[in-house]
Amino acid sequence: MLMAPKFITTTQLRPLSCASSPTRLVPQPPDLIRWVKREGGFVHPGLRIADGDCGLGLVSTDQIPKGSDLIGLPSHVPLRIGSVGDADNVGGGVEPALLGLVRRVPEELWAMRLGLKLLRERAMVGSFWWPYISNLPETYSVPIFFPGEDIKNLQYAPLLSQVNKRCRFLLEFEKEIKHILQDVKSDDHPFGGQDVDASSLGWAMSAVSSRAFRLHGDKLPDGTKTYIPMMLPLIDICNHSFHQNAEIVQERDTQTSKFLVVAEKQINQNDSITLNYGCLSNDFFLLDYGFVITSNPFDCIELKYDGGLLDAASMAAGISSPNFSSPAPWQREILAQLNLEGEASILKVSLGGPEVVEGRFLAALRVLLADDRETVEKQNLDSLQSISAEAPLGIPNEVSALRTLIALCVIALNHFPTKIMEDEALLKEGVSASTELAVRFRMEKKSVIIDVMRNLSRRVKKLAAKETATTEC
Ligand SMILES: C[S@@+](CC[C@H](N)C(=O)[O-])C[C@H]1O[C@@H](n2cnc3c(N)ncnc32)[C@H](O)[C@@H]1O
Repeated sequence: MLMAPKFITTTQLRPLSCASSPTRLVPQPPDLIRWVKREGGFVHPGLRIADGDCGLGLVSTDQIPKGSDLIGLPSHVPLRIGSVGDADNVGGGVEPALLGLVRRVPEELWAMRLGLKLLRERAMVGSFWWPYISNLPETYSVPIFFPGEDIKNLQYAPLLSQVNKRCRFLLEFEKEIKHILQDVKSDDHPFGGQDVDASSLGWAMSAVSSRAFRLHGDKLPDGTKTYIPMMLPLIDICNHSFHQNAEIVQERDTQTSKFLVVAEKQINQNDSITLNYGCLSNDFFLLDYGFVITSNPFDCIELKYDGGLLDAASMAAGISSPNFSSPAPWQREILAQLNLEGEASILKVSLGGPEVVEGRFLAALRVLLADDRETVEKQNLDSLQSISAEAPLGIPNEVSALRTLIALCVIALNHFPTKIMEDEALLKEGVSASTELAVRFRMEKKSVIIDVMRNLSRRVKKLAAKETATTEC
């Protein structure tokens, strides 16, 4: 758990500490639409910023036809870390000291890299981006800021481990930054001599993870595409929907508008302008954006592939002598091809989402429940991994695999310390915002498991009926 940011304030520098407004960094920030237009950007006249259920959002005051340009940002407006020179960004000269810090952040925490730049601009009086930064929320509902009790309330080990990893990183990075910057003169100091602690780093990382877009950068000499995280002022006021009505188009050839938001469908009066942040599980939505989506079709649960656990699940499902923990050599070969055995193995498997059962996992179950190699070798690995390839190794094999999975779901469900009904009762009592988020997150995970069980049970019933019909014929 991290605390709200606290910084030393000097007269020359804009304080990094929280302003009095409970929501934005300053109580009355500049008009973002006016600023974007002043900088040469385009904003459709039928748009306004409005407060709603998801915080601020962009709302249409008029009917807007499909294909219309909604927002256009010139290339100097996005906040990003450019290539080493960073000369193409107005006010974006990243000092060597800041770049040195950026390079210390692991690639997977890209939001922290850009977060350092954001912190630098937040500290700097006269920053070109101040009209934008002053409009940013002062707090974020991501779990690194949850009280310890609510981190436990998530009840889901993979997310707990991610939250702890981020908190640990921020605490370590605070020490590292303090050590590196202790002798740096105020003129060369990336934060103008201000102290930066884990909480302010967490604020910056969350501001970026919840608002930045990863857009195309230059192609590398070998042809691979690069993605550059950028904060896109005003565009990032658009909230998320899987049924979005707008999309970001990156214009690479014109000099005036490099980043466009275009209406993907007709937008009616009072509609919110929405973008799709990605087909993500609730783990990512909560960790990076601080919200949870009810009945998220992309939510899933993560399990560790474990022969002993699968034997237990299989026996609970009434399958006699399963051999998940002692596969035959030919079965081991297939497990290695599925990356479930051997040095390069990846033992994380998932249930839920559009796939229902991760292909590698399903294939492993089918193969380990098959009695003979010949039947398995008649199938290719793709069909063994596909749930829509109905019973590729025969109905009894498929029923055993699905029943094992259902039993595994029961085990996973029993692993949660509370039941959905208890969670619902807790929410009815009225709890803090972070407890509510944690409880809703774990309820969604349990619903994913229940949905998978229902889906698999339907398949078992269908197969059983098919088998009966074949026997009767
Ligand atoms: C890119 S910002 C969008 C603007 C933001 N609402 C604001 O007030 O500045 C992303 C944040 O908006 C909120 N948000 C966006 N879409 C949401 C949704 N579908 N449900 C709940 N919160 C959402 C979350 O707080 C998220 O971190």
